Amino acid sequence: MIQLSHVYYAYEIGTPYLLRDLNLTIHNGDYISIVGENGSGKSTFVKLLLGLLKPSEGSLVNDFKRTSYVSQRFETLNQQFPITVREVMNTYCKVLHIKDRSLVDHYLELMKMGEYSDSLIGNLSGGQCQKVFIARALLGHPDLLILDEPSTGIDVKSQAELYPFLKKLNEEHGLTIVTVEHNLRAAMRNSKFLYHVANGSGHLCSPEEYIREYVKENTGSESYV
Ligand SMILES: Nc1ncnc2c1ncn2[C@@H]1O[C@H](COP(=O)(O)OP(=O)(O)OP(=O)(O)O)[C@@H](O)[C@H]1O
Repeated sequence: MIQLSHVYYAYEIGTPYLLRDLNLTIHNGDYISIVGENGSGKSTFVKLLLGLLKPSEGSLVNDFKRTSYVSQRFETLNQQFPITVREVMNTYCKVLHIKDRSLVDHYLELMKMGEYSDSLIGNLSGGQCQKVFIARALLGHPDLLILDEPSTGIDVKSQAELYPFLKKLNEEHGLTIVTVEHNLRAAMRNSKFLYHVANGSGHLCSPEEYIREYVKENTGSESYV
């Protein structure tokens, strides 16, 4: 569980708070999509969850034992670097001191990427690549998986492959998932709750509430595609 109580955050002391009075409980088994406009503070919020930033005020208690983070695909991928999927996974095993290399195959199979283990990562499609990065994140046996815009730069077909896997990890494997989402359709389908960051505040709502209170109010329509 993560419990935020009256969390405020400013990057610099003396400047206005970017995030104000955030109160949220992330329970084990939740799947929460963080939504909001560009620059609203979603990534900053994630950095708070990851413990990379400390609240300027308030408290954030994180009871999860192991958190894995999957950043945006283009932040981590050098298409030119000649490294295979297995090598990417093995490198992470080394970093995490994981001796049991059978886990590499286990998680690649789980993400239906076993047959690509000897492929160069730069030759994979966007969705395949994200699945490898998720498999890599799973190597650390996380109980919380945080993703930053997993569908960035990924075509619709690849997205259609990726999101059911995330849902499966959440529903069948009990993994708690928090994801920054610009893909509202995916957020609506996968998560029970959205955390809407706007004007410095955060608001937990159901997808239905979000459409009623935000999408319709701002666009005049209930369509979010
Ligand atoms: N390290 C930093 N130092 C100072 N200001 C920062 C820093 N990182 C982000 N900001 C500012 O904080 C605000 C929120 O940024 P943040 O990246 O959290 O928003 P976001 O909702 O994730 O945006 P996007 O959807 O575009 O990724 C922006 O005005 C940004 O310029």
